[in-house]
Amino acid sequence: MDKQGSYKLLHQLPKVDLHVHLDGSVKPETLLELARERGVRLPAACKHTLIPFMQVEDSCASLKEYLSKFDFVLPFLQTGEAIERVAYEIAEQAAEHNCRYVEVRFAPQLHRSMGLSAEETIRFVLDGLKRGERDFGIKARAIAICMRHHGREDNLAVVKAAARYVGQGMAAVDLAGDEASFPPELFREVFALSRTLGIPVTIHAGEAGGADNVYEAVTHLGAARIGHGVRLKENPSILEMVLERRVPLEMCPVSNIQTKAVTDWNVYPIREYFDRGLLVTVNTDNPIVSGTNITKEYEILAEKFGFTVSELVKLIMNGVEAAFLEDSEKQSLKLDFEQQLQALGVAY
Ligand SMILES: O=c1[nH]cnc2c1ncn2[C@@H]1O[C@H](CO)[C@@H](O)[C@H]1O
Ligand SMILES: [Zn+2]
Repeated sequence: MDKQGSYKLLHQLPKVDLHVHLDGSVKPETLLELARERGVRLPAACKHTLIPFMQVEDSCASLKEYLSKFDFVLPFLQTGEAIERVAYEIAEQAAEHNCRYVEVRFAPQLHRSMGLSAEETIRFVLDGLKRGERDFGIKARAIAICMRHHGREDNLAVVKAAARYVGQGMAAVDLAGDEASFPPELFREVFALSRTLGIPVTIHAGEAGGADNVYEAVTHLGAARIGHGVRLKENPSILEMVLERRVPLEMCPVSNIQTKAVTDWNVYPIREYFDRGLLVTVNTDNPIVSGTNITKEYEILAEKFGFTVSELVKLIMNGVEAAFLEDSEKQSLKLDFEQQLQALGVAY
C-alpha cells in the first residue's frame, strides 16, 4: 500500500489512547483565547508562531527538559472553565482520529493556583469529558496524577479525591514527573492508599529510570499498567515478570524518542516487546508538546518497524483489553471495534 493509502487506513481504524496528558494537549488556538480572556500577552500572536513555545525541539536531551515545556501552558489552566474546555477538546481531537476511547490524565494539584480544590479540578475535567462523549460519540475516562516532586500530603489528597469519583468517570491514579530524581519507592504509602480505596493504579516507569522502577511499580505500588516501560529490556528477569503477569505497557513512541528514554529509533524496543508477547499499547502522551497524534504514532510503527495492518490491529486491541473499564463496558467497546474493523474489511 502507498504512503497515502496507508495513512488513510490507519486514520480510519478505530483506535484508543490510554495515555494522554491534559496539559500536553492544549491546542495553540485555545491557549491564545485563554490568554486573551485573562488579559495576558503571549510571546506569539498566532497559532503557528505559538507552536515553538509549546512543542519540544528535536534537540531535547532528557525527560527533565521535555517537562519544562509544561510551564508555558499551566498558568492558563487554573480555572474550572479552562480545564473543562481542554478536556472537551481532547475528546474532539480523539474523535478526529477515530480514537473511540480515551483516558485523559491530569494532575489536580497543578491546577489549583486560583483556588480550585483537587476535587473541583476533577469535577471540571469529568464534565468536559462527558460533554465530549455526548458531542463526539466517543467514550472518555480520566486518570488523576500524583506528581513526583509533590509532597506526601498533596499526593494522598489526589488519591482520596480521585477515589470519590470512581464509577463516575475517574478510572485510575498515576505517578508522573521527574523519574530520575524521584524513584517509585518514595511513593509506597501514597499508592497503598489507592489500594485501600479501591482505585486502579498505573505508574510512569522505565522511562527516565531503569527496569528496577518497573519492578517496584508492579510489586510494591500495585501498578496494573506501566506508563512507557521502555527501559524494561535492561533486565530480562523483570521483563519476564511483566510478561507473566500480563501487565500492559502504555508506550508512546514519539515522546519516548524525544525524552531520550532510548537514544534512537533503531534501539526502540517496541518490535522486540511485541514479538515477545508483551501487552504493548500505543498512545500519544502529549499530542501538542510532542507534535504528534494517534494516527501518526501507528504510521511511524508501520514505517520504522514493519508492523503489518493486522499487527497494528493487535496493538489496538491490546489497548482495548488494557482499558480501565468495567467488563461489560469493555465487551461493548470490543464489539464496536470488531464491527468497525469488519466494515473496513480488516481481518482481526
Ligand atoms: O512522559 C512523561 N513522563 C513523566 N511525566 C510527564 C510526562 N508527560 C507529562 N508529564 C508530566 O505530567 C504532568 C501532568 O500532566 C505534566 O505537567 C508533566 O509534568
Ligand atoms: Zn505520560
